[in-house]
Amino acid sequence: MPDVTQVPDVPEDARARHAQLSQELDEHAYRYYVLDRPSVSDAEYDRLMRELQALEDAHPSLRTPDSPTQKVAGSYSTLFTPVEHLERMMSLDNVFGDEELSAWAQRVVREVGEGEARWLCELKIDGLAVDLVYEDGVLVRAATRGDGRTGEDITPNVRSLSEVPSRLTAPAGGSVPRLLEVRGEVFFPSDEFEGLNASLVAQGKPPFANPRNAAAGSLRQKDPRVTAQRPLRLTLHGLGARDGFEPTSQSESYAALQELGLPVSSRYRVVETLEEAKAYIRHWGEHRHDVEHEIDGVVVKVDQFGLQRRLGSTSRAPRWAIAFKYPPEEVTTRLLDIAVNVGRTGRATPFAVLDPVQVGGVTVSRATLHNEDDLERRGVWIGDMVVVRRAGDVIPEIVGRVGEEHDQGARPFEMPRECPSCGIPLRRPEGEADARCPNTSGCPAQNREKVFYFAGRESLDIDGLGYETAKVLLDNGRIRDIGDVLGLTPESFEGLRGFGQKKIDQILRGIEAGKQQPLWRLLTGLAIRHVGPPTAQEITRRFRTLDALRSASAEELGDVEGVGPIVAQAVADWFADPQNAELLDRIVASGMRTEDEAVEEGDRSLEGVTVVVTGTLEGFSRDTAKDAIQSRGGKVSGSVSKKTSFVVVGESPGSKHDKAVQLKVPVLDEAGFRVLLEQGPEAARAVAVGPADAGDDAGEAASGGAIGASREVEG
Ligand SMILES: NC(=O)c1ccc[n+]([C@@H]2O[C@H](COP(=O)([O-])OP(=O)(O)OC[C@H]3O[C@@H](n4cnc5c(N)ncnc54)[C@H](O)[C@@H]3O)[C@@H](O)[C@H]2O)c1
Ligand SMILES: [Zn+2]
Repeated sequence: MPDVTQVPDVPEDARARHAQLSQELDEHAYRYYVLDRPSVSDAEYDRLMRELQALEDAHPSLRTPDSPTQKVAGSYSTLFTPVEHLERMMSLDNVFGDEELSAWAQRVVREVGEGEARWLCELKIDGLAVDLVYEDGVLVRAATRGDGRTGEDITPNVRSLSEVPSRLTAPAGGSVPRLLEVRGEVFFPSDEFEGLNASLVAQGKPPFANPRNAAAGSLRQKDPRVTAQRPLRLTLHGLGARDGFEPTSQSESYAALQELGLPVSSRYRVVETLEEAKAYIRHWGEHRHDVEHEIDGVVVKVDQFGLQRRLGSTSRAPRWAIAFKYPPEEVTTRLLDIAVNVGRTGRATPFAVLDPVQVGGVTVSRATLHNEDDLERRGVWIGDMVVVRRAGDVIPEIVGRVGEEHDQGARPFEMPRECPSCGIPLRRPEGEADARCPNTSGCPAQNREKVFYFAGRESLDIDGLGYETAKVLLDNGRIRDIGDVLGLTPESFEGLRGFGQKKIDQILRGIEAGKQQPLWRLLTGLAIRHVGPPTAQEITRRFRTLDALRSASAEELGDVEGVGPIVAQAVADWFADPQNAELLDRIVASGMRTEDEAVEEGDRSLEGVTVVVTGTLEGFSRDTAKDAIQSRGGKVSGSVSKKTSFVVVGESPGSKHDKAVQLKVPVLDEAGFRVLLEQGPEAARAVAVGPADAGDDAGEAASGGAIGASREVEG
């Protein structure tokens, strides 16, 4: 232990760094809270804050009361009238892993005694904190958090939220409190976010970077009528001053608030052990995208108010609560270059080449950029530092540029005039956002993408024939286009490097299986614009043979449910093109099956079997999956119970999948589902992923492992 009298002065460089970090953090907070226009990702902000904390841990004399580590970040704008909160609004301290969480819990237990605290776990909503004051049951004021003491008066704006009652409902046999100050989070529903941005862009306004900014920007409007048009929601998670409102715990208070007609979440849990809290955190970490709002973590609180009082607060945050932060879904990195990719229908899309960075649990080095206009709107140049976002399984995208200015040496991107693959001038039809390579049969890039797609999971699902194989076969002239794929023979691979006998056998077996695929898979594989698996299924349900399909008019195609005139025309045009006809003839000559068997009359293989389908399947729409089950005598149900025979899970399965694991109902991925349809329940049970061993690992293995990660296309 150093002698206090001998504490050395803080070295100059530490002092300077401290000053710089403090200033940067204050600036970021201003842009974030007051302007609703942050210029760095939250993860970057958190990183700077941690660095500041570490500096202060090493040199405690730097920890002054006005340090960003010691105060509630935020401020208030002159656009609104400042108002004092009746009781201070706090921030939350953060932990970033189980160990840090345990350390926090140990400090709590040391203070309140072993086994005393119950833990209330709830989602940490990524929105905007607000404070509402009700006097005698009437909403008299609503404000932002501001700096925790003083916020901005946004009463008319908050009033316009449909979930905010202007009067409280008296509980059964009681009356409303004389005074009630409540705190909560205003959020922008995730599934409305894209729509808002699209309409902003259509009006020539800049889009919001993420739903949190959309919430803040929509609520903090000078004109409350603008706020009223936005689908903002509110969930309460705390109390301030009160008189005549006496619950004894956080969870009791939520029940009481609900009785008064106020919006609270039903997702919170009160648990006895920290292990249970960790399970809650794990669960929502895997399901963060199943929630109607963004969450950036879980908040764990000591439930009992008596204990909360005993634990008290620091100048910044309560000691009785902690935010467990999930890995960030937005990070900052450098945009090294922008290249152009030509897709199977000729669409030319720019994509970002990034300095590799960890986000959402994976390393990302590429991101989509949609199209030229979008890039311009986001104000991103090659060489800029950018914010990259990857939420769930969504393809990573660039949200915007970091900072006000372009970085030195940065230069704007220009869409090439010619196709980067074949050199033919790109075309961008009037009114369309995308440029296209018109060279549909001769463009190497289009051909490669087409072959890859033809053999891919959505189409003929040819095992072993992936992107690299497609490229090698095309580059070496072993195939010209998709018309030659099914005609591959052992000789086709002669002299090619990297093709051992095993690999060749695998591909040829894959091709034989591919020839037996149903018609909709062939139709999908032709890569006709606008025709994905669901549309292909609808069409082939009507036209059950390739011949019928080839001679269908646009009008007849347009009669199919879910097929509009544009799609119908695209299909008819494709089949009318003589080049395509020749290509299709080659496919047929190679032995492709061209008729769908009607499900055999009297197939009752799923008699007595109840199936729940959840998540998105690639090869089935909801209706076709249902049809397939019912036509075999099976039952389709909407919820999982002990009586469920199988749960079929696609992408983003949600809570039904958890329930299946819990009840030990066999879980099938899409391939397993096909086994069920084609070979019956016995065979399906053999390939089911669940029921695995009970416990958390089962859920994890199921959602991250075998399921979803369907068969590898490239061997
Ligand atoms: N990108 C930027 O420039 C920038 C700048 C400043 C702040 N930020 C972000 O804001 C964070 C700091 O902001 P902060 O001080 O508000 O801390 P915080 O967001 O980490 O946590 C405190 C807030 O969480 C909210 N919250 C959500 N759900 C809650 C629940 N169930 N119970 C209790 N509270 C809940 C409350 O409104 C509370 O004020 C940073 O970690 C960063 O993510 C970013
Ligand atoms: Zn081209």
